Amino acid sequence: MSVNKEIKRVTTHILQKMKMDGERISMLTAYDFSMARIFDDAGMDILLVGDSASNVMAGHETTLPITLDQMIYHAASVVRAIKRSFVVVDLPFGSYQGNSKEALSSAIRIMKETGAHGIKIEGGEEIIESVKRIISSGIPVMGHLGLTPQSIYKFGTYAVRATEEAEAQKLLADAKLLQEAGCFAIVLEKIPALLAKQVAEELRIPIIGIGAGKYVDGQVLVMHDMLGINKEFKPRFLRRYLNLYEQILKASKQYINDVKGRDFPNDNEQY
Ligand SMILES: Nc1nc(=O)c2c([nH]1)NC[C@@H]1CN(c3ccc(C(=O)N[C@@H](CCC(=O)O)C(=O)O)cc3)CN21
Ligand SMILES: CC(C)C(=O)C(=O)O
Ligand SMILES: [Mg+2]
Repeated sequence: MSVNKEIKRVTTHILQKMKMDGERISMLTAYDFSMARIFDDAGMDILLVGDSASNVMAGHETTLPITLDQMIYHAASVVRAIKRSFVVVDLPFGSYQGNSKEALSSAIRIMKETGAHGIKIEGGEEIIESVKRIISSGIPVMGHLGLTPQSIYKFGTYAVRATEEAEAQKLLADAKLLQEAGCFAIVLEKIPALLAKQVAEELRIPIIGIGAGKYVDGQVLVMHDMLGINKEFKPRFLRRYLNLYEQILKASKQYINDVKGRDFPNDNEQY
């Protein structure tokens, strides 16, 4: 279990120590103050303000439409709630692909305007100059390889990635490039468990998986999926810890019933 719940604040140094001690790293997405407060209180090591906000908060089909300003609004809300968790924010599509200068100014806006502790960026060799430039400014960077949802239209599907040898070799090489550039951790999304194991064993930095099996140094899920708020999304890698959709539906129906039936408010619930 958690050896490190007592620590005051999670830092990149502590995450590195967790890998060396074999303590698994817990990471979950958060997009707002109230939920972040609960996850921080629970002892979540990392909170990710994911660009999945585009899907679960705004209702878009993909992560592409969310803007840097919208990510900053979510991230600032999360940061106001936390005492202990390390907060990482996704650089959204279109805020870094232009060049490394654009990437740096987007990362700086996130750090300045939200108080977050680091940023995450999708890709390997293609974005390595941006990664280096952001890291040299003192901002911790988390990599993201495998299924990279901002490139969905390049691939056409959300199917498992790197099942072929050439793609697996490219992923391992990209992971090493990201480590050499100075990334403090890497997310691997939807790739074979044995490939993720090899990456976690060959790299010194923590490897966090989503659909990447049990041999990595930590796990991340989207909060709406983990809590069962999302009825439609159920890939094999997801474990649901609650069925909040059904519970909220039931509570909402009860409230409607109580209002219509003049049961709410009662004598004690008025002035
Ligand atoms: N709610 C939510 N959860 C996520 O994990 C998530 C997002 N949104 N939005 C951004 C990305 C997209 N991600 C995804 C998207 C799809 C699958 C997936 O496995 N989809 C299908 C299979 C599709 C296929 O094989 O072509 C499934 O089984 O549901 C996994 C991760 C992860 N991220
Ligand atoms: C699925 C995780 C890793 C993510 O990038 C997101 O939530 O945006
Ligand atoms: Mg993301």
